[in-house]
Amino acid sequence: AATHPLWPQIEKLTMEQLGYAQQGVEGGVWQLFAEEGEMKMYRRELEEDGLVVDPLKAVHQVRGATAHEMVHHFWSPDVRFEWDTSIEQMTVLDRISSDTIIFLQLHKRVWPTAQRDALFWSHVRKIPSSHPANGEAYDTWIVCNQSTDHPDDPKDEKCVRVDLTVCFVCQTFIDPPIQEGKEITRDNLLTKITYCSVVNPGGWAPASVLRAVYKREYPKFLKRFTQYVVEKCESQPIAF
Ligand SMILES: O=S(=O)(CCO)c1ccc(-c2ccc(C3CCCC3)c([C@H]3C[C@H]3c3ccccn3)c2)cc1
Repeated sequence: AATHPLWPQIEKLTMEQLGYAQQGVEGGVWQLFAEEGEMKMYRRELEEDGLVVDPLKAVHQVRGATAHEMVHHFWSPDVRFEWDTSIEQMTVLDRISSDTIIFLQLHKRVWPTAQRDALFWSHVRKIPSSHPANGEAYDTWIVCNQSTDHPDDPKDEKCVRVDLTVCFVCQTFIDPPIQEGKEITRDNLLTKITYCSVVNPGGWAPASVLRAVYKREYPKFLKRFTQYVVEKCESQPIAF
């Protein structure tokens, strides 16, 4: 895949998004708009050509699954319909490598706006932890989703194409720190999650409607996804 024409963009954007996700939410730039337990959702109010493109940043922490398990289920086309209730159809247009897929997704219509679809590459990667694994902090994993073009794009004019950049960054900590010779159980896995998204709706959608949908859909989306992975993995051997 390192020879694929998209590779330089995939490499650059993935590392940029990693940096962006790891920036804190201090400084008054981010507005907390939803909070449920450990999950905090922030947004910045931003409009482009009169369209709401509010960047979103969610931070969450979950016990019972690893960063690798979270990120794998977020990326995998095989399980997408099991957790993502926002999509009606999903096609894999291309598998440009074992860790990069090109998706075409038809999203459920959000009344009164026209139906949306999204065509994006999705890249999953492990970021080895800089300091040697001190038995507490494990590797960081990231999925980056970025809108792109593709020759097999059906260009269905009934649909409005959204432009999206999404990253899903996870890191697992063993809590409490492992004692020598003791086995790690799923209850010791504390995974910190940062989810960032910028979705340009691509065509007319009233700001009030979009902001209401974001406020309702994003917290539901992230909560449902993380619970799905914890339940799916609870009886499986731990995959670090
Ligand atoms: O994290 S992913 O990459 C997972 C792969 O599916 C992702 C998540 C969400 C979207 C998406 C696409 C369209 C819309 C809008 C824009 C105008 C009308 C539909 C929204 C807004 C409405 C928000 C929303 C957030 C979460 C779930 C559903 N709805 C979100 C795309 C990709």
